[in-house]
Amino acid sequence: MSNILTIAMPKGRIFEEAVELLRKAGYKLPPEFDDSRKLIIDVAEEGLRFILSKPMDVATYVEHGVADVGIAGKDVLLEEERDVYELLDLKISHCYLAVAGLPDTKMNEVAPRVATKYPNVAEAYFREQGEQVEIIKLNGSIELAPLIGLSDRIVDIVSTGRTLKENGLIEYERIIDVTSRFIVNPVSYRIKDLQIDEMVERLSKVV
Ligand SMILES: Nc1ncnc2c1ncn2[C@@H]1O[C@H](COP(=O)(O)OP(=O)(O)OP(=O)(O)O)[C@@H](O)[C@H]1O
Ligand SMILES: O=P(O)(O)OC[C@H]1O[C@H](OP(=O)(O)OP(=O)(O)O)[C@H](O)[C@@H]1O
Repeated sequence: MSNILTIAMPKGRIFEEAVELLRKAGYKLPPEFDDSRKLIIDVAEEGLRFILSKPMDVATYVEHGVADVGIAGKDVLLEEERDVYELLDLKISHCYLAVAGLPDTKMNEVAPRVATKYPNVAEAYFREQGEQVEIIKLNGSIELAPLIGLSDRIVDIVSTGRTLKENGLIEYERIIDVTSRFIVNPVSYRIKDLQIDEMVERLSKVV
């Protein structure tokens, strides 16, 4: 194993905030981080290699050890249950998971349907509530499902609440708060403990 530390970063909305945080922690990241389509960015001076993945895939790269560490939303970690350690709450990309639906509607008593991008989280939540539901997995635009009769409820991310509001939906229950976390591969943590601890320490000073 080389002493370069490989970091899996989520593309999309977390990326910008994560880059800002790393810069605040003193890492010198080149302008490529602000405007590039590259999926691997080496920052030799810092001893770092960044790989840019879909947010849902970050923990997969870290679990398989092709990335030593990564930044992932708590929503993804709850959904995927990967074999990684969560070392730090970075307190970026705040949002929460909630149950939502059309106002003044009850769940269908016979076969209630719940649309979501988070089937495991939704399944576990409704099981805990003692309700048996049919989960319908979608990949985005979850709010569409109750509007066109695909489901009675949705389980999705809420941040400002704007998407629910503009689509005439209301929140029924808040499930759990979500922020992005710093995660690490257990084997990498044994071998590169000094490098990883240093990064955690630098980040923890600026979160
Ligand atoms: N509206 C939001 N506000 C703040 N954070 C959010 C919001 N939606 C999602 N997140 C957080 O950001 C992470 C990535 O969300 P993003 O929407 O960029 O990914 P994605 O929808 O999976 O990607 P893509 O749109 O490329 O499929 C989520 O896992 C969650 O932790
Ligand atoms: O409460 P708000 O601030 O409106 O944010 C919540 C929305 O943001 C996310 O969607 P995203 O923009 O990732 O689009 P998606 O439908 O492709 O998941 C999430 O799935 C909600 O739809």
